[in-house]
Amino acid sequence: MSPVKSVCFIGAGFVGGPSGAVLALKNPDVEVSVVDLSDTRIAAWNSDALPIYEPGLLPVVKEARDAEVRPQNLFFTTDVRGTIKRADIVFICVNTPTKTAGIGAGKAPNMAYFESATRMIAAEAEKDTIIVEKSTVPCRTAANMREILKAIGKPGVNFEILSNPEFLAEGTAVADLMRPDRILIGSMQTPSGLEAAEVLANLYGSWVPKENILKTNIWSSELAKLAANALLAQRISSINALSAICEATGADVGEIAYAAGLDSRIGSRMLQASVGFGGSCFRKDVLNLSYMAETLHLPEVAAYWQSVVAINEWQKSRFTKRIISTLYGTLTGKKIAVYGFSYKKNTADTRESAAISVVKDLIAEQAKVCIYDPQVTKAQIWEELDINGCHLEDVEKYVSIAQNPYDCASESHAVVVLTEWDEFSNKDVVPAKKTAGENPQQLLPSPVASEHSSDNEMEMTPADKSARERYNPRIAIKHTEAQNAKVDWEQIFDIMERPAFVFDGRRVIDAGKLQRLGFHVECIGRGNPF
Ligand SMILES: NC(=O)c1ccc[n+]([C@@H]2O[C@H](COP(=O)([O-])OP(=O)(O)OC[C@H]3O[C@@H](n4cnc5c(N)ncnc54)[C@H](O)[C@@H]3O)[C@@H](O)[C@H]2O)c1
Ligand SMILES: O=c1ccn([C@@H]2O[C@H](COP(=O)(O)OP(=O)(O)O[C@H]3O[C@H](CO)[C@@H](O)[C@H](O)[C@H]3O)[C@@H](O)[C@H]2O)c(=O)[nH]1
Repeated sequence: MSPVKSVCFIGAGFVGGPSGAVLALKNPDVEVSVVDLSDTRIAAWNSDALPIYEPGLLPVVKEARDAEVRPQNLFFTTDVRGTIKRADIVFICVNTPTKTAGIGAGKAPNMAYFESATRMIAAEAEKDTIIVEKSTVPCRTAANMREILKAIGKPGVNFEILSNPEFLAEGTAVADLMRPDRILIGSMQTPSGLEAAEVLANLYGSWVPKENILKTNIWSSELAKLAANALLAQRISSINALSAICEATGADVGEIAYAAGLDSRIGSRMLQASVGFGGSCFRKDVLNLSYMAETLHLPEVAAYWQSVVAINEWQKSRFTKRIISTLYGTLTGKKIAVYGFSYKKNTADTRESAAISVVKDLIAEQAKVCIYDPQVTKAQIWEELDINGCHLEDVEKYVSIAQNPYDCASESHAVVVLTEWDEFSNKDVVPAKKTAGENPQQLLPSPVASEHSSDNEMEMTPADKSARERYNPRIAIKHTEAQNAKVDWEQIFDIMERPAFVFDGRRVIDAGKLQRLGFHVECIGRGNPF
């Protein structure tokens, strides 16, 4: 096979953007184009106000995109079709969200955007092309792609499909891409399939050690991504299930996780009890796996994985019930300060955030909810509550947004910590996570800016249009220039109603310290030790 000259990433989202940028940075001789149907998103990628908040990403993008220190080899464009024509390798990185209607609604992944991208490649490619599944897809997706490519592809054009799932986590995307635990490449075990896998491995080989690049058969690779997320989510649900036992017995789930995690067979990571996991992947992918088992007539397996999600839902509502019962059974008219709305720290992403469920339940109790998050904007919070079934009149009536933690907590009965942003923690040392080393704060003028029609409007299929219309850019990023200062809890105590409660859904609070200030503290996974 001739050397790779041009690579295309379809989907300039949380995966396509950072993955394309790092691949371009590490392969200066390869032209890397990241394409999307959303003009707004592409415009943001072409500016210094990137569309996603990801520590360390801007310098990587700028180096490959701006031709200041080296020739430009990273391009962001809406010219999906033209870019496909030039590409030797096309990575599909489009969204595969859970279906909201039809058969499998609420469980199966919606593969419309993925299929649409496959059809577009089939229709446009004019030379032999390697197509890489980077989106998370059900096992055997490559078989469906093969049929589409065979039916639509131009005569004489050969396609080779590879599975190369992405394992990055938001908030640490750059570090994860620079130093991945492993790169997984699945291919058909044919001479041409193995050759294609080798071509892709060589691209990664420019920065990933050979021993970290794992080649498997294509079905194993597709399934391994779902398996990895299911196993990670299962650990969180397991520790969260234990957190309920701890609260009822006086044990401390932090001590349980530490003691258990010292066993090298168990390990310590992903055992942080919380108000529940969020993010665009865990729930979706566990449900995807469970639905696959259902369709394979394996109901016991389906029920097993379903229970991981069920515990997560229960954990969220259990936490809110604890707030209500501790506050004497009524929240009516009480101001509740919510600290954090993103699904985890160091991201502005709110998809599936535990905060959505908790705030929704607080609204149902007629509490006056005031939310502060260092990165998530009001528009984003409003939209998230709206699409998750809150009536906007209720949101307007019961929810307000504060620009700082003090306005948020002023005259409140309780502070509820729902995201583990460092500024909320009063612990001496915040546990370190793998970070990209820098923390540039990106800004963007409007979170849900209008999507202008693009030149390729006429060429869009109905699925493409629906992808663009339904796609929520989740680009609500505030303009903050420095890491915010730690919350002064003494000051918070002074401005709150009495008794002053803190509910810690993230275990970032040293309860002893706050109790000495006079707070009543309730923490996930910790009951009365006496
Ligand atoms: N977010 C993560 O951290 C993460 C990590 C690993 C894997 N994944 C998986 O990667 C995939 C993408 O996730 P994401 O979070 O980047 O999604 P995203 O929603 O942030 O981005 C997807 C992008 O694809 C674009 N798109 C959709 N259809 C298109 C088409 N036909 N042509 C061009 N562009 C199109 C959308 O406009 C959007 O900008 C999903 O399958 C997800 O499960 C996500
Ligand atoms: O011990 C833990 C670890 C995480 N969480 C929560 O779990 C969710 C997911 O966290 P994390 O896994 O760090 O972030 P994601 O960005 O969702 O990344 C997951 O999902 C991605 C998309 O598939 C995968 O690529 C990653 O490998 C996988 O970690 C967040 O709400 C966290 O607060 C906990 O409650 N306890």
